[in-house]
Amino acid sequence: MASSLARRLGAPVTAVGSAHVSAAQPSKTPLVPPDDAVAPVRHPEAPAPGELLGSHYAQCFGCGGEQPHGLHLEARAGEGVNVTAEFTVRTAHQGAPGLAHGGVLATALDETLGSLGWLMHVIAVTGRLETEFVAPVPVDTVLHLDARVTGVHGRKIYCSATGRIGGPEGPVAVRADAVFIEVKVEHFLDNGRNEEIQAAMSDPDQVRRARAFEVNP
Ligand SMILES: CCCCCCCC(=O)SCCNC(=O)CCNC(=O)[C@H](O)C(C)(C)COP(=O)(O)OP(=O)(O)OC[C@H]1O[C@@H](n2cnc3c(N)ncnc32)[C@H](O)[C@@H]1OP(=O)(O)O
Repeated sequence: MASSLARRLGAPVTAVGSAHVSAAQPSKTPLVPPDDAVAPVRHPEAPAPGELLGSHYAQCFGCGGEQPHGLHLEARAGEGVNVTAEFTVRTAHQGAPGLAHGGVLATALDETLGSLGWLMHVIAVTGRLETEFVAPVPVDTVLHLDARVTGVHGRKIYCSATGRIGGPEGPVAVRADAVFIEVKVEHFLDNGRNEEIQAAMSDPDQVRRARAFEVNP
């Protein structure tokens, strides 16, 4: 890690030309699993159904307990490769007066989908996330989210989520389909800012959480 960080920190700043969007751009990965995708497998040591998953990083805007304006989203393991989660919309999350910001709602969906990795013991990051905003979500609403993996194809994890107002059977407010891409822990070590990486690495709880994801049978 140190060498890759040093390389990154020592790298000259190179100008990045503005991307020329043309027909040569690769087409986007579809959001539905291809025909040869396989069903997701629940890891034998996945948290028991109903168990709180906890935060993967205390500073995470989605689930971290140390972010005063974060979502403090709490996710629980489902019986399959699925999770449920709750997020209370606070005043800090407004877009329009008294209503949740769409980007914040997308974050809640993203975070819930991201927590599916706990059930497969896989580290994955969002590659594509498509959200549908079905109804406005007022401040103080408890948004009930559920997310599930719909298929796995190589490193690609296809998943979908729904957010409902007021309860698990409440009216649908938001939906998302996403493709997450499996990565190694080096993804974070190589790309994260040195300061936060060093702080995380010196926190035994953080290292334990990262390792829990790394072990695959
Ligand atoms: C620990 C859990 C944290 C959870 C927090 C909540 C979730 C988040 O918000 S994560 C943060 C947001 N996401 C990111 O920052 C990711 C930024 N992107 C990247 O780092 C890279 O583009 C990354 C890692 C996704 C893919 O790069 P790389 O490993 O080089 O992929 P690559 O080898 O080119 O492609 C692998 C496969 O994935 C597909 N793929 C790659 N990128 C994407 C993408 N953006 N969308 C869809 N599919 C993609 C490729 O088509 C390829 O598919 P196939 O095997 O069929 O050919």
